[in-house]
Amino acid sequence: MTSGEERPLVEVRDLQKYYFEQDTLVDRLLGNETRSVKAVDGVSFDIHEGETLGLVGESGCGKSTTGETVLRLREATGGDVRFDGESVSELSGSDLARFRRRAQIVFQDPFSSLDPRMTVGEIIAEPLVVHDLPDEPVEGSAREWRRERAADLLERVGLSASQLDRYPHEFSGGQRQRVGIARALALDPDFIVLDEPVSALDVSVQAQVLNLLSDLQDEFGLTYLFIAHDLSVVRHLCDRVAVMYLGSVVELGPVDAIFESPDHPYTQALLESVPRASVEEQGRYVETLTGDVPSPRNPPSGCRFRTRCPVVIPPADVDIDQGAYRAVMDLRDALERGDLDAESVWGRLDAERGDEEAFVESVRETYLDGQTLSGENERVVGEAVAALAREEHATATDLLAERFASVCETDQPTLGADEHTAACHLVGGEETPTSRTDDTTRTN
Ligand SMILES: Nc1ncnc2c1ncn2[C@@H]1O[C@H](COP(=O)(O)OP(=O)(O)OP(=O)(O)O)[C@@H](O)[C@H]1O
Repeated sequence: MTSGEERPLVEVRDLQKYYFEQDTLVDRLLGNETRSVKAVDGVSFDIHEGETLGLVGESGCGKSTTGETVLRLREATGGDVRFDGESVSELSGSDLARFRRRAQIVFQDPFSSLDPRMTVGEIIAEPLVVHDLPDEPVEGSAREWRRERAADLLERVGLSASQLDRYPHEFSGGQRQRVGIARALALDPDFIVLDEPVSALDVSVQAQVLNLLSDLQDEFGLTYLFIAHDLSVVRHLCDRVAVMYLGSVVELGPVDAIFESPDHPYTQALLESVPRASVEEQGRYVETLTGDVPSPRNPPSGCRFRTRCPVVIPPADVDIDQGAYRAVMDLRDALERGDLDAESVWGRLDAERGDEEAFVESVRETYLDGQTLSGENERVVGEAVAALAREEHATATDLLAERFASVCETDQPTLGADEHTAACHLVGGEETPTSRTDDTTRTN
């Protein structure tokens, strides 16, 4: 299905889509600073003709924005999308109309995406009306032609032409999604963005709709960008998978490689989060991927996954157990983001203000509970927290950064050119998990 040599049908390069908040005239008058939400921040991938590329990641990581920006339903902030060799952002007039015919979308929610006041026949025929089709003389009226086309499409998606005059509320969720798919097919497209097409459906219906999408792909030679947060639905339909985290693609590769030998710690965690069939394994769902995705308003420096990563790389000369390092990094993060400050700790302490020991103990309990630090690591953390107790916030932050700063926060890892590639300092580079505890390790 995949052709490595031909030019890809879709080429996405360094795509950016920022939303701007507090950007109204009133905000300007009030002096509110405009904030950017970096929903998509430097995404690149290709999709070859006839191929399905899966785009996966947790809610809010920018999947829908990517899909909609690729289709130019949203204007890109930066980067480039080429469709069949042409830059989509530069299209206008009849070229843009042609692109809009060739590239379609199926939305997640079959309940809100279909107009309840229109019959399914009208819904499916609507794109034909918008694009003024038929564009050649036909037998009978244009309206009849469109109605026949809608009837034919209904049959192709497994419904009956006799249902043409029914309204969306008369259909089940799965049937409505079939109507949404028929509408997307109306203009005979080459490329469809499937934005979580089965997420809102009962599990029993999901497989049927996925099978339909697969059959239609073969029948019409379609190319898909398949967006999903659930990896288990991706495996059967996709040829390759791009894993997205907080606006960036962190791993890209053939579907089997992604599932069988995921390289990025985020992909590994996502796969671990796929609910397990066996009862003994179900507990793993809870252990992986703790914490929320950070806000794209203020993404972490370096590797964006570092604030949740279970294998952050300590400086080569610092010997520290990963659990303890994770805890220290969380402490630093809380300090740097202002979630941890002297005032609030003193406020909730029973001890007298000025009792530095009690302060340090309280912060330790909150952030380092159960973790063992020793030697220099212990000393630096103690000194930094004591500085915080004296309201020397900057000193505390600097002390910790000086000892514990990770390459994961200073350098943003990038994807390589290989077929299977991950944007992680632990992959393919000079850094390996073992390089952290070599002979040059600073003793603690
Ligand atoms: N119009 C908007 N204005 C400001 N921020 C937005 C807007 N639309 C989306 N965002 C933000 O952009 C980020 C990416 O959203 P997006 O919907 O693309 O993610 P997603 O991965 O598709 O998530 P979901 O699966 O929940 O749809 C989120 O943080 C979201 O809150």
